[in-house]
Amino acid sequence: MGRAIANQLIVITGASGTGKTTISHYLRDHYGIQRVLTHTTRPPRANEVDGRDYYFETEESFKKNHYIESVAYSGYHYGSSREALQKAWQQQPFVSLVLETKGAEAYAQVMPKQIIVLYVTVSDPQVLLDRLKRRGDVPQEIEKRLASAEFKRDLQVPTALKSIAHVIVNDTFEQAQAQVDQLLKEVIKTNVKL
Ligand SMILES: Nc1ncnc2c1ncn2[C@@H]1O[C@H](COP(=O)(O)OP(=O)(O)OP(=O)(O)O)[C@@H](O)[C@H]1O
Ligand SMILES: Nc1nc2c(ncn2[C@@H]2O[C@H](COP(=O)(O)O)[C@@H](O)[C@H]2O)c(=O)[nH]1
Repeated sequence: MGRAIANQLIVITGASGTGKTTISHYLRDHYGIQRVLTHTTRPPRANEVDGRDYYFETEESFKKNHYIESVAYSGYHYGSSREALQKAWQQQPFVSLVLETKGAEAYAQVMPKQIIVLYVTVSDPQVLLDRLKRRGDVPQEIEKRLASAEFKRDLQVPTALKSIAHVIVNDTFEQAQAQVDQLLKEVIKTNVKL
């Protein structure tokens, strides 16, 4: 007989360009774990779609949601809403959420027993410039982002997350995938007892 699985959230955090969203796509494609969409006032990138990549908001509409946490990042607002999390949990008990590190710290405070934290990093932060360029980010936005205090801060695991974060080194995707698979094996073993 199966036991009901408590709602869980895989929080994927780390610096910009390290591959958080890429890992969330891997969780979706290989484990059926959907990502909770967050809200932002940042304009969409060329290939981004409202309601698929983000809920793209105006300054006015951003204020109307109910946030578990929200931050300013490189000149724009970002927030994860109660509405989006509840909607995702209604579909399945395991979901993922991609956040900068302040947001991840907030979840560690608000729902410590329900989160599994992945901190994504690379051995050489110099590669991140090239990754953001290849992603098609606007050059001025890349410059602003790499110079921001938030970007520099997120290159280190925050002290508050050190004891709980699973560090995923994404120098090559194969390497990252192997670490995620190993972690998921343990998570599934712990949570699904037949
Ligand atoms: N191991 C890898 N090797 C090379 N490129 C990668 C690797 N992993 C991800 N990428 C690419 O790097 C770019 C940034 O990845 P992604 O968007 O997943 O990062 P992110 O951490 O979610 O960034 P942000 O915080 O800025 O949203 C993407 O174009 C992605 O395809
Ligand atoms: N704390 C939060 N961080 C968020 C949220 N949604 C996205 N993010 C993070 O912001 C930066 C910039 O994102 P980008 O899409 O402009 O590259 C990145 O680290 C995201 O993970 C959120 O709701 N809360």
